[in-house]
Amino acid sequence: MSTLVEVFDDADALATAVAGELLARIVAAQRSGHVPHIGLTGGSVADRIHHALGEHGPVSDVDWSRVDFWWGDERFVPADSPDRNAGQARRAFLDHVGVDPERVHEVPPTDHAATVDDAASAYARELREHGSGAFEVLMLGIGPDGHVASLFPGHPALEVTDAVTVAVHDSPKPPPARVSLTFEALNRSRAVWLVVSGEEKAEAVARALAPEGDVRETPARGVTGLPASDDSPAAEVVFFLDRAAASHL
Ligand SMILES: O=C(O)[C@H](O)[C@@H](O)[C@H](O)[C@H](O)COP(=O)(O)O
Repeated sequence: MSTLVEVFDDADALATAVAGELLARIVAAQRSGHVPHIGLTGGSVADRIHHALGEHGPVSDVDWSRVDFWWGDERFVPADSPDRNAGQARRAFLDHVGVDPERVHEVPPTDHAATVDDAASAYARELREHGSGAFEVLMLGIGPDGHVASLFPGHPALEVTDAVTVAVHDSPKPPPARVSLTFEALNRSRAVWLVVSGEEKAEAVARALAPEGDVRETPARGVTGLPASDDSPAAEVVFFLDRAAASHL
């Protein structure tokens, strides 16, 4: 795993840079004959990135019909809830750039799953049946407590190794019911991008980047991407930070 830290003046500059880099990665993957699978996330930084994708995506060289989108986590709420990570991304760019609807893989909302456990099982099945084996790029926000996706400090979901999804019933970040990819699934990534803004994250970022630390206390330490193999290098892990989030480094 190679870890890079890129610092930007503010959240808007960070979002514009991440969106530009993501578009370039998608184009590069498509030009090499792949259909890239991208992992999206929720939160305020992600929303800025999605809006930047909505602005620059239509004039990019991306063939939007040949890219798959997934979510690292999702809230178990109705499909039209403003709390849905997928709804946030759809409003900001996905519904405006011409994606193939079959290639947008949402976690089932409460309209389509009886329980959050059913939604987690259904998403695991979707990943098994339509996943590509690895995310080209996985984006993740980091919470003030060091959580990523819906993997929170000290939570049993951190210990799940025999499944790619987990139902979270008691998220300390509302809403309480969520489906998250596990580290098992999150680490099937060629590139992991942590996108973080704000002073309130600075301590968690410093813990995530410290030479030593406990994943159970700082789940952001647990997403390292794919290890090196005979035919591919170890995943890159890039922290895209604004100055405030980088202020404790
Ligand atoms: O569903 C969620 O809430 C997110 O996936 C969560 O992991 C988020 O990315 C972080 O909490 C950072 O959120 P902010 O960028 O809003 O601080």
